[in-house]
Amino acid sequence: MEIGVVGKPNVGKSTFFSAATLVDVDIANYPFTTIDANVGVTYAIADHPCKELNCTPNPQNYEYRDGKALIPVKMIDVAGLVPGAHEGRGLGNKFLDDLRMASALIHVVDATGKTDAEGQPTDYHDPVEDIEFLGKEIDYWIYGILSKGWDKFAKRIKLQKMKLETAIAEHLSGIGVTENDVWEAMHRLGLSDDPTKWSEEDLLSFASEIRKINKPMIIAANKADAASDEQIERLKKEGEKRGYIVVPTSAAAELTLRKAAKAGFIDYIPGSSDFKILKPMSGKQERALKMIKEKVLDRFGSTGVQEVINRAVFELLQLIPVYPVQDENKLTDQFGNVLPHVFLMKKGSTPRDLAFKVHTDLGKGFLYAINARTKRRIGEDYELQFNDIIKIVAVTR
Ligand SMILES: Nc1nc2c(ncn2[C@@H]2O[C@H](COP(=O)(O)OP(=O)(O)OP(=O)(O)O)[C@@H](O)[C@H]2O)c(=O)[nH]1
Repeated sequence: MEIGVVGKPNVGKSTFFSAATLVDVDIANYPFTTIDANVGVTYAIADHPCKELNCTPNPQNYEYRDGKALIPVKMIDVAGLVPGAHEGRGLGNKFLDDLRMASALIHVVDATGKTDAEGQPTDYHDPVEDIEFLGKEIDYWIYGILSKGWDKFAKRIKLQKMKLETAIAEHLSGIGVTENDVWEAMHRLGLSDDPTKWSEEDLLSFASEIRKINKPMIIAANKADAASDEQIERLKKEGEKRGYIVVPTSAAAELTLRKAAKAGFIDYIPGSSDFKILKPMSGKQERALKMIKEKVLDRFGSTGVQEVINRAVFELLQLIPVYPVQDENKLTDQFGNVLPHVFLMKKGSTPRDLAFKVHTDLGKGFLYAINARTKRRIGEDYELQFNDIIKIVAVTR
């Protein structure tokens, strides 16, 4: 599961990515394989169960700070987006590969309107156009994959009586589309079960619906520090009208704060409305931080960067943190570590899904589970909840 950061040049995409992935811990500890230059680790931040249970955790695959769990998530900097991208203009396969990998997208736009469609400085460009353009680019890209040889494909499905959802999902498996996604999109649009009856228009609407399901997108209204309240309000309204969450961000402010925190000048938890000065700094640095406090934190409540990441993970991707334990009374693993691991599970997952996520053997030998909060045994069809603590009982071989 990876989050892609997209946007045309000059909107602050690199600044957003740098800020989000500037984490002051040793990422070598995390079980992520090869990290490309444009792939980094960021955190989704949630309240930790110890906040309410009054415990002290020994985290192994996440970080703990001030009652919060900082849960690592991979982020990709998807570079190279310009209008006409789906026609192969100004982008390589790298762009599409990155896009394929991303489960959700953060679209960074310049809320001040001072960057034109190509990323050049201008007096005014409507950022709402950027929002529309990116959605359409991706729609046409998916449509391009689908429409190639569609007539033949549709006839074959009909002739061989193949299941339509399966056939299309296979066709789109390269971008991670599932049978469920296909079913959902067809259902929403009321499309016929007979693919030979689909018109060009149907195909394009279907591509668009698949995009909304498979590549959900949140808008970072960036450079909010330099945008007017009217500009932000309008962007929010227009974005929401089109089905997007819009969060004002100042990537530049977040980068400055994280750098200052990393260098030990301040204590700052991403997403907060304030920071604490820890040691003296130069007058220039101090003025810069004071300005961030006044112009960004006090105005918006935070820089918005962490809010975008959290909402991408918890709202768009519908993931919930769940903590497996071996001892439901002490909330520990076999070594006595308190709440050592957290897993991000899809909403609607069951304890058996969690068992498989922890280890294939645990999944295969799954017998039942216990909710550590209630100490009660929970059924097979129990839906895991945000911050659940679960003991899995399995047969061991
Ligand atoms: N005022 C303000 N300026 C910002 C913010 N974020 C980025 N910038 C500035 O916007 C300019 C472009 O930022 P980049 O991060 O290089 O933009 P990009 O979208 O990655 O551009 P490319 O690297 O060309 O693709 C730089 O001068 C940044 O300092 C912000 O939150 N507020």
